[in-house]
Amino acid sequence: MNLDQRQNAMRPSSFQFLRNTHVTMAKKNFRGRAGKRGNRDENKDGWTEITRENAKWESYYRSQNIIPDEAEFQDFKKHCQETLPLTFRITGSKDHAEEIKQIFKERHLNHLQGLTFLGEPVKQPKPIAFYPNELAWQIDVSKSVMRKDENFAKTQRFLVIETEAGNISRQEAVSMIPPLLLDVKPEHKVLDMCAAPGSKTAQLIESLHSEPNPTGFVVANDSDYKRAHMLVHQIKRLNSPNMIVVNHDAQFFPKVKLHDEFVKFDRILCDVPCSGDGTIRKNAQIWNKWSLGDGLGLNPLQFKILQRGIDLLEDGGRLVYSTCSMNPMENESVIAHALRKNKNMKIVKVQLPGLVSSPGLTTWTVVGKDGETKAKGTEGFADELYPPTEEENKEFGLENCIRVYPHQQNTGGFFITLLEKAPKEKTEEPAKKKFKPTTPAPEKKEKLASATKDNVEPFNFLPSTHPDLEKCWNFYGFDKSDTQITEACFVRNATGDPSRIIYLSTPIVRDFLSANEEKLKIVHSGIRFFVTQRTDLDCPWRIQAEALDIVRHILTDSNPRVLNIGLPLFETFLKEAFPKYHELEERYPDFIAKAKALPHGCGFIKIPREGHEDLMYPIWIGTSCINLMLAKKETFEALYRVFNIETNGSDAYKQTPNGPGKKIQGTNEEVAEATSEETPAVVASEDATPVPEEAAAAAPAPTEA
Ligand SMILES: C[S@@+](CC[C@H](N)C(=O)[O-])C[C@H]1O[C@@H](n2cnc3c(N)ncnc32)[C@H](O)[C@@H]1O
Repeated sequence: MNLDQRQNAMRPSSFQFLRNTHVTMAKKNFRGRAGKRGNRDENKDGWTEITRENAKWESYYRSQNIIPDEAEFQDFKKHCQETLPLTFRITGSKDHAEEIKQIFKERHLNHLQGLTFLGEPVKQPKPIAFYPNELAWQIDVSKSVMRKDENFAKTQRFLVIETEAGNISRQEAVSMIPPLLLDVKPEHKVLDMCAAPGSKTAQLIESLHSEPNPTGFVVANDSDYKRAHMLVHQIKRLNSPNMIVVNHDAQFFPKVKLHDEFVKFDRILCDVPCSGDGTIRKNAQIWNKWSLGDGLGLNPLQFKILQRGIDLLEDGGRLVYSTCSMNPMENESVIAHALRKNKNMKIVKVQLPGLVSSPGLTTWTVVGKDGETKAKGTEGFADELYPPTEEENKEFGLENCIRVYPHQQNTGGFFITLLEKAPKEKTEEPAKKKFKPTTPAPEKKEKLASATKDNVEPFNFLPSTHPDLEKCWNFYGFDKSDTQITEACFVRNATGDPSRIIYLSTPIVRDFLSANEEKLKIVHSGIRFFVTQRTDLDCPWRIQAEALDIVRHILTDSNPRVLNIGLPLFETFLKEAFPKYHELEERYPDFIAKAKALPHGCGFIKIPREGHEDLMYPIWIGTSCINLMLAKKETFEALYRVFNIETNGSDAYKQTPNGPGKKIQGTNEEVAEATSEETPAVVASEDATPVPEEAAAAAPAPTEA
């Protein structure tokens, strides 16, 4: 008997038996009405026992006939009662993602075949069929197997390391569907209306970056300020200068401008707030919380968000409406209402290869909180809630909505509809320009964006001729006509002078920010480009690792600040904090000679590899030593990926002259060099909230040791 069969054998055949066996433990954080229903209990430790059963939920979905076949309904219910498998997605550029996939297959998958746990065979991870190029995987084993079987524990550690480095995203399989259907291209203007915590936003941004230097952008919005910051934390890992995080009620998302025209978005995601019963496998409390009023209550908000999305959609543009609910009141009812109101919208019939799904419902009953079916015309129940007439549905085609149920491919439940706006009619003249040529950054320092709402510091763009930027262009060998970079630098302080951090945006994002400074509550935009901590060098500004992908094209072999090295020296840099020139000179004389000949400051090492993309990292070239400027988690990741060396959080970070893990001692310069990339006080606080530059500068700087 395998694990599944054993679980199945334990599965109840009667309701009474269910109440006793489908019990899960959840921390007591829910104060709902469930207690009254008597299927909740609390033990002494403050944990809540949740019975994975809810008679109203079951009878509601039976009455809606979502799954007409009884045996299939039983299978559906059985899956809803089971915990969800672990799923993840490999992120990043094509080459990079392929490398991570190969590592997963060679170092993990191969070791997870034919395993047994407590004498039972264990399921092998498998690629998610509907996700392209085997870049998403499902691990279908329980937490105890994950923890106690060393092979799985090793895989778990790999997932943690790669997730922290931004190479892997733990995401529910069904949640990956909406961005796939939106098919975002690098030139698209994209709006994610309800974006936090941001797993789908991350996918949208990745699609935008499917080619270098995309000209489009992603605006990610959430009405909850704290959740908007979670979103920042999640998508910062992607190092995209093409995104903007804002904080608005999506029902009233402001009309925004770009190049003197109102912006219409090419792609919009409306992943609206919902009752979430499709996540019941993950959030067991929903068994207790679920009520008949949930869907009815959410329907008007969901419709208003969708309507605002439709208003903001470009002619011919596409919008995905999605929920993690299976309730027609939150799904087909909202779509039917929108189609009645917006004759220029239609459902696009689409099927993701490999995805097993069911058609949308074309009819449903409206059930009141009292459990009674409410006929159309009943007071308090708007006509818009009701299903379309047969005639209407010939036009709407609600069956082309997509329903995904837990039993179909062992996932959560989800609802997705791809909508398209009619293209602009040919008679309408003149045709609207997509984008005007980008206006250059101001000649003089000029305050472009001053969104000082909610303590958010202004975005002050710098002219490309600013003396600090000129220093950087010359020192690093930037082409000044590369306006995608040189015209898109900004600082975030009221004075508009670079003092500690210069951020990088893109020209179109700059124009968008500056045109909407009064209207938008901007939470975050841009990536850290240059950071300074010293003033006595030719160029005190060092390039941040997070900007490397964007400036890679200038870091060619002919750039004097790029030093080619081999794997053994790279390993040394990963393991040792600030090795001295004389310690390396004997083994790497050419490298040391080149490094010593360079003006001190930031440089780059390039590590060519056969069969994989070249590696590139920033280094600090000092008077007596060289240091790799890489954060701890990225150092661990590189050690693992390139050298198959496993490290964990408790290991000494780097070997220093004083031994592993000891406090670094040395001259001020050495300490500065050794710690130059790790400015945790600053980085951590910026992760949590976008700290104004002054606050960041006020944080204890490692250079002031
Ligand atoms: C289903 S979650 C979105 C999940 C997200 N798309 C993802 O993939 O990570 C719904 C989000 O909508 C937000 N929200 C709720 N009401 C909203 C409103 N009126 N306007 C904008 N966002 C709203 C919630 O804070 C929540 O983060």
